[in-house]
Amino acid sequence: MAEFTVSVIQVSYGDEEAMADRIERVAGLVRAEAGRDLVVLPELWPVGGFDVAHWEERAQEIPGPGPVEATGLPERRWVEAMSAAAREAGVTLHAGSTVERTAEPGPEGKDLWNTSVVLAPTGDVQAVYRKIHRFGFDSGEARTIEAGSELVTTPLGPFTAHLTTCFDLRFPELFRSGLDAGADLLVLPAAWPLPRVEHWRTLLRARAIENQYPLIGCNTAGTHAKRHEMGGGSLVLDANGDVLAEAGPDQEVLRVSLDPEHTARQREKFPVLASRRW
Ligand SMILES: NC(=O)CCC(=O)C(=O)O
Repeated sequence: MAEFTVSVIQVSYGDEEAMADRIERVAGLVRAEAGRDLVVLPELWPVGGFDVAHWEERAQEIPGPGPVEATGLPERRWVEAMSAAAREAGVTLHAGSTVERTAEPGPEGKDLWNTSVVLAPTGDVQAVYRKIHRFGFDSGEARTIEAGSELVTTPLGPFTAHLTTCFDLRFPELFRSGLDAGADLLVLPAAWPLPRVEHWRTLLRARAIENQYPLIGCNTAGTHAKRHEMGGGSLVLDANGDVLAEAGPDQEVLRVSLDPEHTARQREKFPVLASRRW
């Protein structure tokens, strides 16, 4: 079976770059990966990452699965720009996440969500995932946005990918549920800060080792809201938790090939999952 080629774009940005400019810049980075099977972007990059004070004004509506309509406005919406970039590059694009505004509020009465989107090479929305575990305890996301409640898997080439986001990484039961739903690949965009970057690396490796699947973790670089320094260190692991590619602290593109047959070989050689009791 052919290898599955992946580009992980660790986007760096600060507060000085306008949202519309960043969207067009990142669309160009995606187009430069033409010919790859999958391109992955980080969490919350369109809205300025941890710049929570601006989320409300930067939130946008996101369509469900299907074609993306153009508004014709001079500033393209995030989802339109990403849809066009996926189509022009001929890639499947995990566009990372942004702050979504919905017409109807969620159970806590808020109309904002941390939502990621996978776009097919046609530019159609293929899958949408709303982050389940909100970061910030009694501030940030936990205060501002609603929590998603649906586990989402989607086909990515020969794999079935479980879509998760950043702080989700600390809740291993979510990943077991993804495995039980048939996932054999994990994709996790993030805005993970520098002070806890060792947690990032350790937990990513734990998730790959315990679930015996390859994993793509795409983090952010740069400093948000003048004080939140992001950790970089995007990581692609195989089903043994071995590092296939790892980024440094700055903007960088990782290019790797995943072997779709490695997982079965690893699980046969070391059949941990066959010893599960529940
Ligand atoms: N964006 C996030 O979810 C940050 C998570 C984080 O900083 C942590 O878990 O630590």
